[in-house]
Amino acid sequence: MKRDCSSGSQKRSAFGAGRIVLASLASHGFPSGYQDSRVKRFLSKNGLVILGFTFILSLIALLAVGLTQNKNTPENFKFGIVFDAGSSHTTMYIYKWSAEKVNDTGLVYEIEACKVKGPGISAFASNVQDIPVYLSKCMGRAKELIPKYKHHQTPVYLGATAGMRLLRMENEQSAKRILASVTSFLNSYPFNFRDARIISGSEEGAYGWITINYLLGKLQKKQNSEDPSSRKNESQETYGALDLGGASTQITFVPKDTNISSPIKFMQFRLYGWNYTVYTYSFLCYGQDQALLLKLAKDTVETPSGTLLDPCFHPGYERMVDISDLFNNVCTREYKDLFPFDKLRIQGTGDFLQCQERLHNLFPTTYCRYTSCTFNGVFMPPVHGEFGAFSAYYYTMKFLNLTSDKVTSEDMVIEKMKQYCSRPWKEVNTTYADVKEKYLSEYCFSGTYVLTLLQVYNFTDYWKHIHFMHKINDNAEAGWTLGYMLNLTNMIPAELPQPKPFSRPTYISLMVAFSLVLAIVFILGSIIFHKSSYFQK
Ligand SMILES: Nc1nc2c(ncn2[C@@H]2O[C@H](COP(=O)(O)OP(=O)(O)O)[C@@H](O)[C@H]2O)c(=O)[nH]1
Ligand SMILES: [Ca+2]
Repeated sequence: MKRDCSSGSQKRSAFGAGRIVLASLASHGFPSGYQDSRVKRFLSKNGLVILGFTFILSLIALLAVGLTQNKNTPENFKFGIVFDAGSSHTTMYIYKWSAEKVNDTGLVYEIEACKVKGPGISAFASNVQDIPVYLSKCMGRAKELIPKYKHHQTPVYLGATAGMRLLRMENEQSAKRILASVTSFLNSYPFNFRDARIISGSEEGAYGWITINYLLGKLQKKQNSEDPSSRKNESQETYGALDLGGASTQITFVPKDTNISSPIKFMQFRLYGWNYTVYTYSFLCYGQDQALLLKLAKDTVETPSGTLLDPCFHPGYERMVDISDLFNNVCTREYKDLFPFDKLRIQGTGDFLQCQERLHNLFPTTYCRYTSCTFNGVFMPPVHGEFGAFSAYYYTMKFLNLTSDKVTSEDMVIEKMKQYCSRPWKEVNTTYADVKEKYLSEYCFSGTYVLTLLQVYNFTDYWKHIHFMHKINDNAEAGWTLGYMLNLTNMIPAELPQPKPFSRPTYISLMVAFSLVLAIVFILGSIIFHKSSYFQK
């Protein structure tokens, strides 16, 4: 396209250049002379309108694209199923999360906790054929709650804890048969079955620690890189985890001094860009059910009579126990002896202090080869920070009305236990007629057990740092299952995900503002252009 360079200065403004284009369009595309001035007038008046019109149109198109592209598509959800196969029970948990947030700090929600009717899976050693019926009700529930088109991508895990650890020690083949039956049954569903296995005590402790800190928001904290010293303080913010089951109990926490020489390898985690050095220990046979058997076995050996006056049960309470059940157990086998009776009659006397004395015998603390120990000579650094206590810790202390943070000292717990244990069984049984007898008859024992266990962990002057918890933030239960799933589905990134430059609302308002600025600049430009060509004539 030839440029008209017969007149005018060398230096031209942008508008001047624009004018050149228009003029040359006139001089080439149209008849010269008379038409020349009319065409100019037509162009300068209508050309402007056409340009402005197309510009506004493209602006609307831009906004329309921006908005539709960012309009809220229905969130895409994902699901996960985890079975907690405990020594006394099995519970199926269903978790749900938004797929967009999978790697971010977005939360995973517990949408179902289906209690399987019956005992723990280790009780099916001689009737594995009954496992499908045992698990089918909760699996049916999962099929109902999870949309059909999501079934194939929903992972299913079963983790078995101390009950199956004890069975495996006793009869490995039985444990394998049970897991094989569970695997083939769960595999028959349209979900994405991943694994059914016995998790270790360390895993159980570590995943419980991850669960409560994830739900308490202690892991997804914002990185405060300006003040590296704050990193140290912040990382101490995590809660320790205290889990009391029926056959084992776990304690997990970040010690104050992680350089302490330790015979037990600390666990190292890198979560959301932070390093954690975590102590965890699982005491097999020190879950509350096994601890009761341990106590009864020791008592029977010490006073080999068919009747046991037991201060850990209410006055007037009676229970018959088969000697074979009492000693046919991995945890009590060491006390096995021959007795001139095959049944033990327990008669409650309801004396907390005597009960506490009996229970302290379960925790030898006389020898320790390390800088610091808990019982049985097990190394444990001094407890540090706040602690969440869940599962049987919670069930017991909740019933005894001792979970409030107003219960700030051990003495308050002792006073309550003295009074509660001394209540006659008849009165207790009538007052709490709706409570399962198995649980109700043992609250004096389990309350005293919780107190004694926390004493041997050296919580005596530290009671106010223990927080008994069940559901956290009204979302998910405290326990190992959520942490287990988060880990296996890689939902806790090692590094803190980079924050998006803009949130969606900021992004859209920036788009609109930018387009408006463009429009104003264009309109102003055209007015100036229009004025200058006007003055030219
Ligand atoms: N009081 C009470 N105890 C419960 C309840 N549910 C479970 N438990 C007890 O809590 C403990 C749970 O242990 P479990 O997880 O099965 O055993 P683990 O394999 O050693 O972790 C057992 O002693 C159960 O009897 C409840 O609703 N109330
Ligand atoms: Ca458990």
